[in-house]
Amino acid sequence: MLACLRGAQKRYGAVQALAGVDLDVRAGEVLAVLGANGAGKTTALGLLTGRLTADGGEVELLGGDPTDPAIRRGIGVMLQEGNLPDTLRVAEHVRLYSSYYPDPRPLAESLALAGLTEIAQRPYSALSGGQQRRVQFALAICGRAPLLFVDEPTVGLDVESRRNFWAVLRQLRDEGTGIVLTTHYLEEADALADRVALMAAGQVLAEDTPTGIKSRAAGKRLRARTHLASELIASWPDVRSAVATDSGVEVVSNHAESVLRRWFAADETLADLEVRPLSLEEAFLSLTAAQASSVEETA
Ligand SMILES: Nc1ncnc2c1ncn2[C@@H]1O[C@H](COP(=O)(O)OP(=O)(O)OP(=O)(O)O)[C@@H](O)[C@H]1O
Repeated sequence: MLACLRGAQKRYGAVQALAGVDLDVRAGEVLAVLGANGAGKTTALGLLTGRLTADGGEVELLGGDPTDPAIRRGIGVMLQEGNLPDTLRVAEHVRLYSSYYPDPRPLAESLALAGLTEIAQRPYSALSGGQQRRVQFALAICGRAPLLFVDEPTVGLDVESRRNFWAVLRQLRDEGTGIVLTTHYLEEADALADRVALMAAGQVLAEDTPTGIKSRAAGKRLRARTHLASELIASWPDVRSAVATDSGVEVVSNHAESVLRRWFAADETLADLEVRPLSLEEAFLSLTAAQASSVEETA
């Protein structure tokens, strides 16, 4: 194991950002930490990378303490915002960062992996937002660290850059690098991750393969015109949510057949029925909502 959190807690004033989080990071594996804004992803990464200290629980990085600078030399980090001097050129930034590491990649290789070869001589200030993200990625990988942390790496990248970025992460993973990735994008977690940790409200709600996460959230969306109130339908067994819309009541359920039988029996005027599978995104949202409310109930 390359790094772990055990029962990690972190509070900012009144906000419990992490309420007892367990995470394992392994070599040759991409762990995607997935969750909505404020779920605690960046805070979890902050503890693992030694930028923040835990209020409780344990944090281990490469067999040691993540606040130890010698230990931190073994990791590469791409944060959401990199504050880099504007005046240095791309290649100068990468060369400078490489010099902090004992066994860095050749400069040309780091630039190529990040897609920066063509713009290596440009000053950082003259780059687009997406190009600046790529420089930050180059800085994270230039040290050939066995463990890489990337925080929402593809926000602001166009489709092609995003695909290239995924390909490079897969290559690094296949070379044995452990990678921790935070993302809002289920598609990204699906494309890259060996394991997904689904976070909400400072807790890990589920940890599984992407396929496992999707099958836990399996469900259908039903929509029909009905004279029944959405609140009534929401109270039925097997109904995850029921919402009134312009085109009828929309119901999410993982036992669509039993809900339909009850709905037909309760409302003989039921019309314009539509049944379709949840999209990945809907499945994710539905799983997060269902588990968050059960966490609240037991809290
Ligand atoms: N420096 C801080 N001071 C006060 N509250 C903070 C601070 N940093 C984070 N928080 C709060 O802690 C909680 C978790 O934040 P965190 O940034 O870890 O979430 P996240 O999952 O990374 O969100 P996002 O997807 O928006 O980046 C949030 O409620 C946030 O408002």
